[in-house]
Amino acid sequence: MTIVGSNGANTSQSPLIPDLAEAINVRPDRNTHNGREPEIHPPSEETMDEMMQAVRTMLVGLGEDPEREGLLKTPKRVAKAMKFLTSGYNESLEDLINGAIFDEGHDEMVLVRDINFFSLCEHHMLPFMGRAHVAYIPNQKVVGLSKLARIVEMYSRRLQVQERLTRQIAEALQAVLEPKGVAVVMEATHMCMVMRGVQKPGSWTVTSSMVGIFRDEHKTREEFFNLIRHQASLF
Ligand SMILES: Nc1nc2c(ncn2[C@@H]2O[C@H](COP(=O)(O)OP(=O)(O)OP(=O)(O)O)[C@@H](O)[C@H]2O)c(=O)[nH]1
Ligand SMILES: [Zn+2]
Repeated sequence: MTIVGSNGANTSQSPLIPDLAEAINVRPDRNTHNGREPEIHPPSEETMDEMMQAVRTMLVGLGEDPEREGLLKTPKRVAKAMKFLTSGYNESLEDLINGAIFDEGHDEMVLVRDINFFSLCEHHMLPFMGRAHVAYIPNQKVVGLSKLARIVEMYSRRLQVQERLTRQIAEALQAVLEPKGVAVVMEATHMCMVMRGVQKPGSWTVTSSMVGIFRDEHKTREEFFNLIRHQASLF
């Protein structure tokens, strides 16, 4: 068994499966856009201008004066910040994995726990953030440990609901590695439930997605939950 905190660790490396591109052509988010591929719009001058204009309109709607000194650069800052916070739309699983799949003949659980993430809820475009725990049981092949955190990052940096985010991470790993199983648990606090609306600071939403052996075998699932239940104590 391998357990890693979110700072990651090294592993011996020898690039493997040439058919990775084919394997990950199964888009993990294929079901989230009415069966269509997600529409990805690379940033352009024109979109930036439109976004900045929209922010100005918001400022006016709030009763603010977009011409006052403190707000002059705000439309540009907000547009740039939103582009960054949704930069996961412009990434692909293939680029992210970058061939870092290794044939280690390993068949025990690999878990990277306490991966911090920040996302935006698609209902209010307000942040939700927390920790992800990602585990899999390899079928010979392992993936570079940092790639688990990168997968979390790519899907988090989009407009999301927590349940879909959790499932996309699990399905992506399943598609890339074809392991015996994948388990993902995400614990998050939603600003739309804290700062507004029902206003419940301290509430945590926990979602999970279990694939393969984690779904089928109670014992494997229990082992995973036991490993993430306790705080990591090394650092
Ligand atoms: N299932 C799920 N719901 C979410 C997530 N993020 C936000 N929501 C919820 O989306 C719902 C949207 O409800 P609406 O009634 O359409 O919007 P609203 O009037 O702003 O709702 P309130 O937040 O209750 O004030 C709310 O219940 C939010 O808590 C998420 O990741 N998963
Ligand atoms: Zn929300």
